[in-house]
Amino acid sequence: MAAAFLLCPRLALPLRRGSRLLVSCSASSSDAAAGVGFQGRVGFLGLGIMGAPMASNLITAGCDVTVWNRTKSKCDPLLSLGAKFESSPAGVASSCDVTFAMLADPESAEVACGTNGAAEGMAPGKGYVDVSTVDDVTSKFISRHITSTGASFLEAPVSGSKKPAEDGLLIFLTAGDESLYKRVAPLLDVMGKSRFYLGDVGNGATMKLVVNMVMGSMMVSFAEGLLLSEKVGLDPNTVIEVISQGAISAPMFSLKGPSMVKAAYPTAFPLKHQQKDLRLALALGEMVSQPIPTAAAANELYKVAKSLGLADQDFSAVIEALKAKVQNSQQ
Ligand SMILES: NC(=O)C1=CN([C@@H]2O[C@H](COP(=O)(O)OP(=O)(O)OC[C@H]3O[C@@H](n4cnc5c(N)ncnc54)[C@H](OP(=O)(O)O)[C@@H]3O)[C@@H](O)[C@H]2O)C=CC1
Ligand SMILES: O=CC(=O)O
Repeated sequence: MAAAFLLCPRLALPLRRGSRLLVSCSASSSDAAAGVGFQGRVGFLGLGIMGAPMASNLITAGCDVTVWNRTKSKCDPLLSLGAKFESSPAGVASSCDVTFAMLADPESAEVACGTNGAAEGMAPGKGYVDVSTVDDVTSKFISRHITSTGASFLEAPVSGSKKPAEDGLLIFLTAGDESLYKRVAPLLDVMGKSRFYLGDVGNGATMKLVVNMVMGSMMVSFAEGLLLSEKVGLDPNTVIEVISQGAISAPMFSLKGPSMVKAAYPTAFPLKHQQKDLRLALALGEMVSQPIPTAAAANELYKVAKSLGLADQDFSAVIEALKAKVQNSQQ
């Protein structure tokens, strides 16, 4: 079994005010990046809910960042902060020493492996760090493409949502090339609060899926509790308060509960991505013949939520699928 160890970068970092890393930027941007502990140009592919704040934190820390996104307009706020632009993933990879990718799903592997993909710009001495949530099969596929060029590959999916991404408080679940892991550690520490190195490619992806499988089921269970409490005449806000003081307290419940009661689902973690993670976790269970009935049931509810047009809402909108089920059963 792969060895896992946790490093607490908070203890090793130089200048922090609150939760943000501050780097003296008196000289050139690459000097400032050297202050972070990384020398070289950093590429960033994928500027969605997570990628944009992660890239932004690297720029704020003084790194020399080049960005690309399929929908080009999403690059604009980063360019205003000082990022450079390349018109293809291959262009980013060839002009940078290390390239990060924060993309939606296994289908997005084309960004690394397709025409004009990052692999085309890779070469010995360069590194590719995939921070997207995908399954181990996809991650190994991307790894093979990248390493066939002589470059190094690290998978590093993150735990933590939009706010932790903005605050530089993500948890990195890394696996793959250990020397690349050590090389990019200062960059991970700008974007995150902790990092695990889990050994061979696939272990980071798998860890992320296990964690998100638990999270997806927890959210469904919470939604059931909120709806049931209303049905039996309890105040769901009091239920949230009671939960927050007991053994099953979780930041997720306190954070999402109050807006769920108001039927508001401002997107931090898109529901379509939670359903993707459950789908991939179920495939993982299938691969090792492990029944995961609770996650399977939760997955069905997220699928219903998607069919109700809630794919781009926050995953807490899964409660609307339950409400629809209740309505149907009463007709
Ligand atoms: N949001 C969250 O709380 C968290 C998300 N994650 C994971 O991180 C990843 C990104 O999530 P998030 O930022 O929320 O997602 P978004 O949907 O906001 O962003 C997805 C990104 O992937 C790009 N993309 C999607 N498909 C393709 C494709 N076929 N080719 C090229 N680019 C593509 C999008 O480009 P375009 O702008 O053109 O659509 C966009 O840049 C996902 O794997 C998610 O599961 C992990 C932890 C937390
Ligand atoms: O993947 C989602 C998260 O919150 O972590």
